[in-house]
Amino acid sequence: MDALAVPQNREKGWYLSLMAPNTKGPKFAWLDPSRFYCNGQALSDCVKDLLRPFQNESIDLVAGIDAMGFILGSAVATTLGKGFLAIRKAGHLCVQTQTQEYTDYSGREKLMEVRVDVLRPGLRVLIVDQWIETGGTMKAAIKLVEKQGATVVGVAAVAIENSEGGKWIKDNYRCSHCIPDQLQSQIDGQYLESFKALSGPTQ
Ligand SMILES: O=P(O)(O)OC[C@H]1O[C@H](OP(=O)(O)OP(=O)(O)O)[C@H](O)[C@@H]1O
Ligand SMILES: Nc1ncnc2[nH]cnc12
Repeated sequence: MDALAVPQNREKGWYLSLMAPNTKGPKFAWLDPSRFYCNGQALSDCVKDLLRPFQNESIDLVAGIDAMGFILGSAVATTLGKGFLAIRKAGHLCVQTQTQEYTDYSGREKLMEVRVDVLRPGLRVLIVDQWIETGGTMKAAIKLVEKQGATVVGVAAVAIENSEGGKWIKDNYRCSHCIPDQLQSQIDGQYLESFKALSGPTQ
């Protein structure tokens, strides 16, 4: 499907079929959700889907995880009329930070960090990322926010896989994602039927 096309009937999660499969091998994530961010209607519908479970929640600040979580996170923040806090991969911020080690889907040990001059007890934070696979990245971000005394109101991502870590996050935090029930098994199996319809420039 043309990345910029908008169907007449926009069914729940319609834009997920715009996501492109990994064609580069095991060093990379199994798909690239960010293709649908190129479609303005898709991005806008995704942000609405992510915010729906939080309609009655008070949110002071949106935090997004480096790097692709910055895109959805800032779109969510702008839609809410709230500010955006960057949770960064370590080594970039030139101000005092708190760090957290973690391991993600690649199996590699990593470090993330957040500035220490914004979060405080009582602040209600929604954490946004592109995807939750093992949950290692999101758990580290949750720890960083909570270590500074702020409250994690919830967690939002395009998808939350039913890995051990993904399930732990769903069991312990209010979560939003964009995956219709009937698609979750494909997400957990890390293969989407919609990949078959993609051809040409995306392959
Ligand atoms: O649940 P996990 O197994 O921890 O994996 C999820 C993380 O991995 C991906 O980002 P990645 O580190 O690939 O970086 P990117 O955002 O720069 O693409 C994804 O957007 C999450 O941040
Ligand atoms: N951005 C991403 N897309 C797909 N699978 C992932 N696993 C971890 N990050 C991912």
